Amino acid sequence: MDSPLIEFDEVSKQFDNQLAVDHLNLAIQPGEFFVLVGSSGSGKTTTLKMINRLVTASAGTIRVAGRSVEDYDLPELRWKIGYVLQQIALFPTMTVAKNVSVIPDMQHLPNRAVRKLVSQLLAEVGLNDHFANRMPRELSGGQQQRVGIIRALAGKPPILLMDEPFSALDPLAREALQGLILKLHRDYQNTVVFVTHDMNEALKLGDRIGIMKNGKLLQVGTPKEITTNPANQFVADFFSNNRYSDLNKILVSQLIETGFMGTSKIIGEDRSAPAVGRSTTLKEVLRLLTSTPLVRVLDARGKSIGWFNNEKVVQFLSTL
Ligand SMILES: Nc1ncnc2c1ncn2[C@@H]1O[C@H](COP(=O)(O)OP(=O)(O)OP(=O)(O)O)[C@@H](O)[C@H]1O
Repeated sequence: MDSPLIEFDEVSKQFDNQLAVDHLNLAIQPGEFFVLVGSSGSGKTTTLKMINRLVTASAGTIRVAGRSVEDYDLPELRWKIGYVLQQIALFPTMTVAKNVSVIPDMQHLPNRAVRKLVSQLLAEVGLNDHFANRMPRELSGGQQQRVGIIRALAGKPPILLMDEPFSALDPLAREALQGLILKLHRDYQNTVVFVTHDMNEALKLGDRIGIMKNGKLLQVGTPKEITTNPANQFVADFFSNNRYSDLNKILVSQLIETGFMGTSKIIGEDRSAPAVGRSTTLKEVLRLLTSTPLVRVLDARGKSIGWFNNEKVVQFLSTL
């Protein structure tokens, strides 16, 4: 395995009377999309801000690319790390193009290259060149957030920190931007640390998810590990608040009707995969998927009608 890009080693943060982060140990690998999830006040934002030194740890060490963040020169550290917030403070008196160019300009990229980069980045997030000369107040919330994201990406930082970036958006804009950030993550192969209080969002986006409570990490795992094996009652309850209360009550037929069964014949041909029927529970499907990559779905006559893999099931869970 690669060495971690971001490491927390016994990290704590004490604010006056409040222990916001409590002996945190965590290693995030290069290229990973890591989601920190937890209820309000659990310490997610503080954890994120310690990575780019917006908050200084009271104890322990945070390493980026093997070096303690304390040993970096601050601009050098911040250039490695893009940062996107819920309220995307775009500079209100600067055009969209100027907002996006802030870091490339600081990096002394030639003007022509900056213009090309801005145009390319705008296109990536579905905004044409006319947007380049608009002012932030002339954009919708979703468009502003798109500009906030490409502004953070413009310096090509290997790490992107995102703090509830979509929580102020309506559900449609939110879904579009979730898809977009996954695509950009694939294209740029950057490492993303994403904070949310929404478990559905975490399941949809994360390669791995860390669940926080009272400054502690309660569980770290893939969406599948967390859904099938909640580490304790709090994690289980966190799911139930997000309507995962009873996976025994959800049947395969519901996944079929909502379009989450795979139908590609090539994949479904694997006869060695275990089979389920329309009335099998989702809990059972998840249990099978812990030891096999594929589960076949048979109709009442035993004819194969489709399949599930982890991706399909997690996509379904993220819609609940
Ligand atoms: N600058 C500060 N001074 C004092 N206490 C703080 C400060 N920042 C955060 N805290 C406290 O630390 C705890 C963790 O806060 P943090 O913002 O990290 O939580 P969070 O999980 O991100 O919450 P939310 O989802 O509401 O943003 C909270 O109790 C908060 O009140």
